[in-house]
Amino acid sequence: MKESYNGEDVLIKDVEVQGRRVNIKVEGGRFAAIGEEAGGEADVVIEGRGAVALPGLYNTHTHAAMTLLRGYADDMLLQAWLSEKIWPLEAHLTGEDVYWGTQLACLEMIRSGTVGFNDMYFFMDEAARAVDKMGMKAQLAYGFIDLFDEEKREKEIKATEALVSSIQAMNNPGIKAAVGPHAVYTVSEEGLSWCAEFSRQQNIGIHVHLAETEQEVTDCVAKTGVRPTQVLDRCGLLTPRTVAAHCCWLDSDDCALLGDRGVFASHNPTSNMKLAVGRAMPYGLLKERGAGLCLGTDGCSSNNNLDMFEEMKFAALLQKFFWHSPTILPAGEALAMASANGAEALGFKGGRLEVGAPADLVLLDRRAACNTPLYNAVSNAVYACNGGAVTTVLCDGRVLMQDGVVPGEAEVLDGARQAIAGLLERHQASVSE
Ligand SMILES: CSC[C@H]1O[C@@H](n2cnc3c(O)ncnc32)[C@H](O)[C@@H]1O
Ligand SMILES: [Zn+2]
Repeated sequence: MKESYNGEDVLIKDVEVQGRRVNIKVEGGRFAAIGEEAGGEADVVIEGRGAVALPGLYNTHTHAAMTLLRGYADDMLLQAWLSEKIWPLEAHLTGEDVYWGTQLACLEMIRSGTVGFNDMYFFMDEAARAVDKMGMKAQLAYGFIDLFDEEKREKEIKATEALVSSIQAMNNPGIKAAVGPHAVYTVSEEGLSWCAEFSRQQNIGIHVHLAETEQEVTDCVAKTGVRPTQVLDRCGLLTPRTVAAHCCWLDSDDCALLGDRGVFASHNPTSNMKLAVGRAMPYGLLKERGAGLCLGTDGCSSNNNLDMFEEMKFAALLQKFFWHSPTILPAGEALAMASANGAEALGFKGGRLEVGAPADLVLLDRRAACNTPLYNAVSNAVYACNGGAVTTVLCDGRVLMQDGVVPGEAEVLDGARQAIAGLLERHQASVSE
């Protein structure tokens, strides 16, 4: 399999698409034909042998390089988890760590059928270098945290401007810049407003944590007199370019406001359950009010993987359980959240198995137990299979994995392991000083 991509044409033979055994032809990175008649010359021919074809998935909320912190701190409440464990270790991260941690995240996402993701972290120029190498699509934001301090705010502004310039200079249409105001409890309203205005001037996305815990809401009301959603709105951060992660503790007025502003709410069920935030995102109300609905894993330290098949299942089950409704968030809607909706949330066109669309494609093993029987491929994808059933992945027509092989996998794993060792060593040295 080629490690670089020059727009090769691809023919995938004998795959199952919506109950039909067809061929899929990819030309110029887009689906040119899907059907029995699809064929002709191709640079790459993939024998599907009856594989199940699905659209490529989009993870709309993660902190990719937190792969390096997987399993470092579990079984804690959010604030203690962040302040006592996560932030002290993150203080020792280097750009090289984020380069390898993001590559590890890309490897894990490719292996489980994700072709694009929304990232908010540190050293994001290094994250961009990793995404470019791995061939995925991403919206990348520097995590803006000013802790209500004016001097730190100026540094955060410069870091955000520098990242946006460096990503725009890459000229890779698959890698977009965004602003990443962390949350209302870590960013001043001056900082939030600056992020909103800069994103408007640059016409780039906004990636923000919203209403993750009840404490976030009660503390915000006590401090400002209004709820987090209203703080974000009065700072100009609620727009159709905005992805708001979590959205658990929203009331009906909050949901109406998100719908009116065209915001995408990113549901992160596994992280929400693992951190025991105590309430499921009000999926039904947000859908009724017209908000965009997409799916994310959060970071590997509060999940602890990046498997969007697991995320679809947990989303469908958590919504049914919490809102006492066996019909809420059916399998088809969960798949849409994880594919086409996610692509739209990040300003990409893909995530659709349609002629003319960018060729974001996932093949699942037809012979896997989770696909036996195959009454309904979408039901199996959401309720039975996980990322382990994925065999082949195309992103904008580029083959990122074929028959379970990802080029350069061993190098990525070795680099990440070395980064982890160095990070722990630096943290340990600081603790024992
Ligand atoms: C400023 S970069 C992102 C920042 O967010 C931290 N983080 C990871 N998971 C969560 C979460 O669920 N809620 C809030 N913040 C989170 C991450 O560790 C980085 O410090
Ligand atoms: Zn997060």
